[in-house]
Parts: sequence; C-alpha cells; structure tokens
Amino acid sequence: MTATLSSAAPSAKASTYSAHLTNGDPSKASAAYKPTHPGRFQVKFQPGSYNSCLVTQRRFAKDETLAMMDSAEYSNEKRYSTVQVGKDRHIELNSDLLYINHSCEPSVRFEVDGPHDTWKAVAERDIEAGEALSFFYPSTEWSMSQPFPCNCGSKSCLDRISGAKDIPAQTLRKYFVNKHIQELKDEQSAV
Ligand SMILES: C[S@@+](CC[C@H](N)C(=O)[O-])C[C@H]1O[C@@H](n2cnc3c(N)ncnc32)[C@H](O)[C@@H]1O
Repeated sequence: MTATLSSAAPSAKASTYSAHLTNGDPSKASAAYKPTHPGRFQVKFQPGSYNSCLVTQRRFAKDETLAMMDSAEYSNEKRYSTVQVGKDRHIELNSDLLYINHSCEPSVRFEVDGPHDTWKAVAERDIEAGEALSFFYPSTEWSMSQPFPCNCGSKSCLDRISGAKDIPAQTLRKYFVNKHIQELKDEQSAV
C-alpha cells in the first residue's frame, strides 16, 4: 500500500515517521506502531538498542520491488536513520524501511541513483515470508554517522561497518553500490 509519489522534490524537514522517534526504545515504539506497508513487511521490535528488524509478511521474487521510497524527505543532517542518495544528499525514509538492518550478504538493495520518484528497495534474491530483511549499508553510505561492529553472521562479514570510504575498492566491487558511492570510491582511488 504505497502512496503515489508527488512529482515535487522531497523537502528537507523534520521526520514525520513516528516509530523511530524513540531511537532505540522498542517498548515505546511498538506501543504506537502502525505498519507502513501492511501485507509486505512489518517491524519486529526487540529489546535493547537498535536490535529491532524488518520481517517480510510474504514472498518476494528476485528483482521484485519491495517498496518505493515515496515517503522520503531530504534531511539537513546525516544520522543513523538517514540514507545517502547523492554525494551530499541524505534522506529520512519515513517508513518501516528504516528498520532494514545491514548485512554483508544482503537480501535487498536500495536503488537511489535516479530521480526521487524512482528510489526503491528491490529484492537481491528470492526472499521467503518471515525473513528479516537486510541491505548493504555501504551501497548508499560513504561515511556513516554511527559505525558499528557488524553482527550479520555471514561468511564474508566485513566486521566493522563505517561506510564505503573504509572498504577497499577490490572488496566493494563484489557488491551492488549506487552511482554516488562508485564515483566517490573512484575519486578516492585516484588520489
Ligand atoms: C537504521 S537502523 C536499523 C534498525 C535498527 N536495528 C533499530 O532497531 O532501530 C541502523 C542501526 O541498526 C544497527 N544495525 C543494523 N545492522 C546491523 C548489523 N548488521 N550489526 C550490528 N548492528 C546493526 C546499528 O546500530 C545501526 O546504527
């Protein structure tokens, strides 16, 4: 149940999405929770800070769009909750997509290369109902405001996730990354 996108560019204003305003207090967040994409995915609130995740409610086929980022608004600041959509542009998703965790073997990719009304979350592979979703944060983020030790548990885990800036070009080449990240890596490699 995604709303039609406005053709106007998203403005930079305070987030209108309430579930994450508690920033890591899942008991408060879950009490007021209304799924933004019912029938597709929902937040699984878990105790502790930043332990919650987004779980599918149905199957998605490889390359299927899980959701358009049609509630996104530009953010004046880079935060743990923002997604980078250009070299100097960050957005708040204002939807349950916020709860997609990072994985070094992700099930989802965030495509944010084109105009704002094409930004979307797409299945990297077939995804079953009940799976926790993940995307590769450095595919959008160059230098993250809140780096963390990764607990994705994948064989190819990169351990500390701080943004594409800190990942060798050779490693980054194995992943889908957005155009602004590839350009920033090329500029960094050229120095
Ligand atoms: C946009 S939030 C994702 C939702 C978050 N799990 C929550 O409960 O609010 C990003 C934060 O989640 C945590 N996170 C996401 N993926 C992680 C991972 N693979 N390992 C450890 N922490 C992770 C980090 O604290 C990160 O700053």
